[in-house]
Amino acid sequence: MLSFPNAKINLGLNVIEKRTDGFHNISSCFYPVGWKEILEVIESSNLEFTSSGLLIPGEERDNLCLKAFNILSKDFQIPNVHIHLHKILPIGAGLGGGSADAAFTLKALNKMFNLYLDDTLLEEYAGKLGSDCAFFIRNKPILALGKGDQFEEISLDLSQKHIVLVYPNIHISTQEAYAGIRPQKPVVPVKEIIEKYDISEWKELLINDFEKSIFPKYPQIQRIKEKLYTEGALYASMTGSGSSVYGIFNQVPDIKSIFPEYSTWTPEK
Ligand SMILES: C[C@](O)(CO)[C@H](O)COP(=O)(O)OP(=O)(O)OC[C@H]1O[C@@H](n2ccc(N)nc2=O)[C@H](O)[C@@H]1O
Ligand SMILES: Nc1ncnc2c1ncn2[C@@H]1O[C@H](COP(=O)(O)OP(=O)(O)OP(=O)(O)O)[C@@H](O)[C@H]1O
Repeated sequence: MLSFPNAKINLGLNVIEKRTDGFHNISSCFYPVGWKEILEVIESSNLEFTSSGLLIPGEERDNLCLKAFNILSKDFQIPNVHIHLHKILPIGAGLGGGSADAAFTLKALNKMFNLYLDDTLLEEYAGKLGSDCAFFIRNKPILALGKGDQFEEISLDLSQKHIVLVYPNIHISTQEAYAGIRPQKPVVPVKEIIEKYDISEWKELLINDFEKSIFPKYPQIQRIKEKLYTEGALYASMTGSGSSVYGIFNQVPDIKSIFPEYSTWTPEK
């Protein structure tokens, strides 16, 4: 079965408090974007994972796709599979690529082997694989709370806007990024900003708490955000714990010529 795990961006990201399990409670609007990888899962005599495209650090046996298989095969009798991932989404980029791969593997196995797991159960399995992972089960704009795995509906329509992405060739470890944060309650909650304010007002209100510690370390990331505003972005921000930056535009800018030195992504017209 072929599927196409996509990236996400965070519209606002408040790191509110440290939890007793070492994780942090956050509040963020997760939004799917169309930059995608290619994932194939086929039945096979042996359990196997292979990949092409971007190099994935670490051992193949530690890949989140295999972890997704293993977590389901503990509870269900499923045949072995060969999973092939063509890796396109940059790693350590705040785009949630690895989490998307894991969630899409769960969804593929559920379909292929008629497990009939509903989205709520799939989200439970996904939540065990990574905090961002559960979002990719339903894969629709949502307010994420708790570790990022508890969801509330949010009213938001960006269908007439264009979202572009810039990856500055910097790998940021999520764990280290969280370690650099001083958690605090936001002045205005993400949900209120998104639902009550026009996008042209988000610049002053909608904050990604990671920018405060990441920008001084990597000034080029801040420069990308500023450049996106100069080019006419209605709103621009770093996504997740970095390093990618997105801009939301009325018209698609010629992002490749603005940032020739970086990997960029623009939606197809
Ligand atoms: C920054 C975000 O991308 C925002 O969407 C996510 O919160 C990160 O989610 P993720 O990459 O799936 O993270 P995980 O693989 O679950 O955790 C990696 C590390 O990040 C830290 N972590 C992650 C999520 C969270 N809510 N609190 C944390 O403190 C923990 O130190 C954890 O060991
Ligand atoms: N399918 C996968 N894709 C990417 N990384 C994976 C995958 N499976 C396991 N990993 C491991 O996860 C680590 C990357 O996790 P990290 O959360 O930093 O990046 P990510 O999944 O691309 O998400 P983000 O871009 O949100 O940081 C890699 O160092 C790699 O060892």
